[in-house]
Amino acid sequence: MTSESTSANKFANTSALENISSAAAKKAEGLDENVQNLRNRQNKFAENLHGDDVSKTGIRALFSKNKEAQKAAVSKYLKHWDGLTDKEAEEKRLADYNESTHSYYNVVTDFYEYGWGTSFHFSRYYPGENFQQATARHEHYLAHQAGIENGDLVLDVGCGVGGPAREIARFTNCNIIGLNNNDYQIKKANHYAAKFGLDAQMRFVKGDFMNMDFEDNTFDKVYAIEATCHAPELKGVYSEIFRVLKPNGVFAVYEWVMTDKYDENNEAHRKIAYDIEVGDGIPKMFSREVAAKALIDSGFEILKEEDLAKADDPIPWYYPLTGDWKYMQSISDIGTFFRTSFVGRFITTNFLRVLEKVGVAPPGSVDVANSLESAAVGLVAGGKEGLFTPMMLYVCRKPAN
Ligand SMILES: CC(C)=CCC[C@@H](C)[C@H]1CC[C@H]2C3=C(CC[C@]12C)[C@@]1(C)CC[C@H](O)C[C@@H]1CC3
Ligand SMILES: C[S@@+](CC[C@H](N)C(=O)[O-])C[C@H]1O[C@@H](n2cnc3c(N)ncnc32)[C@H](O)[C@@H]1O
Repeated sequence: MTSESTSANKFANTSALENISSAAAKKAEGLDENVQNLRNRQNKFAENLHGDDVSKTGIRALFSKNKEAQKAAVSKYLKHWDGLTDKEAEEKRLADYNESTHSYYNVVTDFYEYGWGTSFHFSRYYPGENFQQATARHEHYLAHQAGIENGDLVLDVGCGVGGPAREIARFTNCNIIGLNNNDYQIKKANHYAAKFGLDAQMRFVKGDFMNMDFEDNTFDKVYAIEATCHAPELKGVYSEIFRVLKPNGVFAVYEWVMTDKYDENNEAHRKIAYDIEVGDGIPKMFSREVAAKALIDSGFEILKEEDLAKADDPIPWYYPLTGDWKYMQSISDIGTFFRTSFVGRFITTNFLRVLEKVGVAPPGSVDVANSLESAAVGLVAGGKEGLFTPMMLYVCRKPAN
């Protein structure tokens, strides 16, 4: 492709992206008053908590939070997590999914960037490949499975701070709308897109994936990476994806599910699922069977269903959280591996404990670090025992009629 055709293409893309995001904003204006109030409140809260400057990342960003707002965000998130797994406790968490997830990402985003980077997902790891290469390859693989091509209009459901969107846009030259419920992450994603010169190819917008603001039949392809597990009900989010996808369009997802080995009535199994829920901001972990049924009930034809964690890879997907140095593939991964390992996490938590005491780190930082510790413990246990996978790949088509 010539540079002229690239820039002409980019011009056309920008206007398509502009049209869709402004149509979505218009639709949002007509939303139920309660939903509008919730959105305004969340936006104001995020601005107050994080301030205007989203260029700082990681621990440095953590130190510039509004302390009162941070305290409120942590308690908003933790209020439903009391160790209970009975029906009533679960119902409360499911009903509050929107606020609860918003609060979760308000308090963990800086930790994620500090420990993991800007792509918030696990990957398969191959011998000789470093962490960033593995992350990018895992994203390319999904784009390939979805059949994303040059010029396609693509929706990224639950886009985080846009790490995968930037990689997939570079890889395929497609145009992406990233949908996200968290205002801080949306600002960051738009900031990074501009910083890396990709803003003509992508827009990140506010919305709830259970009730999207896009018109029917808008997107050529849709993908979701480790995001739809935050839904209170999978059929709700899949049906919305089905609605906004063009007929014959493809949806590809890396879903978080409990595997067929998981027994909800086994206390040890339920403890692992609970650790994953509390530490990862998930109201309820669903099983593989529930996910597949929800896709079919939403109208999709499943083209491919594969648990990539079952591929018998020599390096397990959860290795960065284990502290098992033998799996590290490159010297360039030392920093990341140390921060994600048990020892690195222990040091981070205790460093924050001191800084929180002397008023440098915002209140609640240690509670957040402890929650993330539960996540790490639950994820590794779930992975080792084969009870959980973060990479259940589904490739689905919306039938032509
Ligand atoms: C929540 C969902 C659906 C997906 C996120 C997957 C992963 C990117 C995160 C799951 C647990 C997270 C932890 C960290 C980074 C991001 C995760 C791996 C830390 C390593 C960040 C730095 C902290 O000090 C420790 C965290 C442990 C858990
Ligand atoms: C683990 S992160 C994954 C982000 C991104 N896919 C990536 O791989 O970097 C999950 C994302 O889903 C978003 N999310 C959770 N619930 C949502 C909802 N109801 N509507 C829209 N986005 C949501 C979160 O804000 C977060 O950005």
